[in-house]
Amino acid sequence: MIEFRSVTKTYPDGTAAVADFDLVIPPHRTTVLVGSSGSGKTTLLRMINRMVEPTSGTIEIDGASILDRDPVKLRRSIGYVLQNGGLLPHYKVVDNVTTVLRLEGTPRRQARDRALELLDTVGLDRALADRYPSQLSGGQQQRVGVARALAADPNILLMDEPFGAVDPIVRAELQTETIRLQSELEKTVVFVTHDIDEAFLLGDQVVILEKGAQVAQIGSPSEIIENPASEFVASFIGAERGARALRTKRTDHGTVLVDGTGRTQGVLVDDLVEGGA
Ligand SMILES: Nc1ncnc2c1ncn2[C@@H]1O[C@H](COP(=O)(O)OP(=O)(O)OP(=O)(O)O)[C@@H](O)[C@H]1O
Repeated sequence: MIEFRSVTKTYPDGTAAVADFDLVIPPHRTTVLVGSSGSGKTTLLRMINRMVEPTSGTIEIDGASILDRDPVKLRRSIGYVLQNGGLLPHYKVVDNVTTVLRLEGTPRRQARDRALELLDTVGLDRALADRYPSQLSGGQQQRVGVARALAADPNILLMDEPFGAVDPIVRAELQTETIRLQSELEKTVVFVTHDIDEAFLLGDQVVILEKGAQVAQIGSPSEIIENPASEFVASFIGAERGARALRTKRTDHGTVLVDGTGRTQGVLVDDLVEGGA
């Protein structure tokens, strides 16, 4: 579990990126921080591995303050995936994946075997191990970035807009892959995006943020869609534009669901689903 308590971050130029922020991030689940540009998402994420130090407040991992941990060791124990993969261009794929393992003294041979296993885990062909990042597609580079983040088998995985730079088809593929991976690995994932659809797709817990990392609403996707906490949330999730206000429409072939603009969004296959997340 990760817990933020009254966390504030004011950058040296006076920008109040995060003001009095509280959040509990449950273990083995995916928590998505979503909000528009500048709402403080990246600042929050980077405070977890001490790439950014809070101005005040505490952050605990499993009940212990991260301020008592050595920052370098802490950082190596937490997986971090960046938007552009963050791969080192002059390192082969295998060496990118094994960076942290090598820093920690894992012998080269053993590190390579682990890297090959990780390529399997993220759905990449082992034959790519000896290529350089520039010889991979954007989607493949992102998968290598995920493999690298998983190398030291961290409990926590931080993902900062990891699919922001790839085209929509590859993005959808990577999202599906992330869901598969998470169901197998059950890491504590903290995922940052500005895309509410991505947040609802991947998040067990979704945190909608306004400027200064003010929490507009926290909940499961269903809770937020069923009961937006404010006009801001309703507008942010698209309820006002009618994107989530679906109506049934009977056609010659059955019943479909149409949104506020009249576009068909799905097919009604069952009358009532009890419970559900
Ligand atoms: N090093 C810095 N020095 C000064 N201000 C900063 C610094 N880093 C971020 N900020 C400011 O802090 C605020 C929050 O930035 P942050 O990057 O956390 O937001 P974000 O929600 O991740 O935005 P984006 O989606 O655009 O990445 C912004 O106003 C930003 O300009």
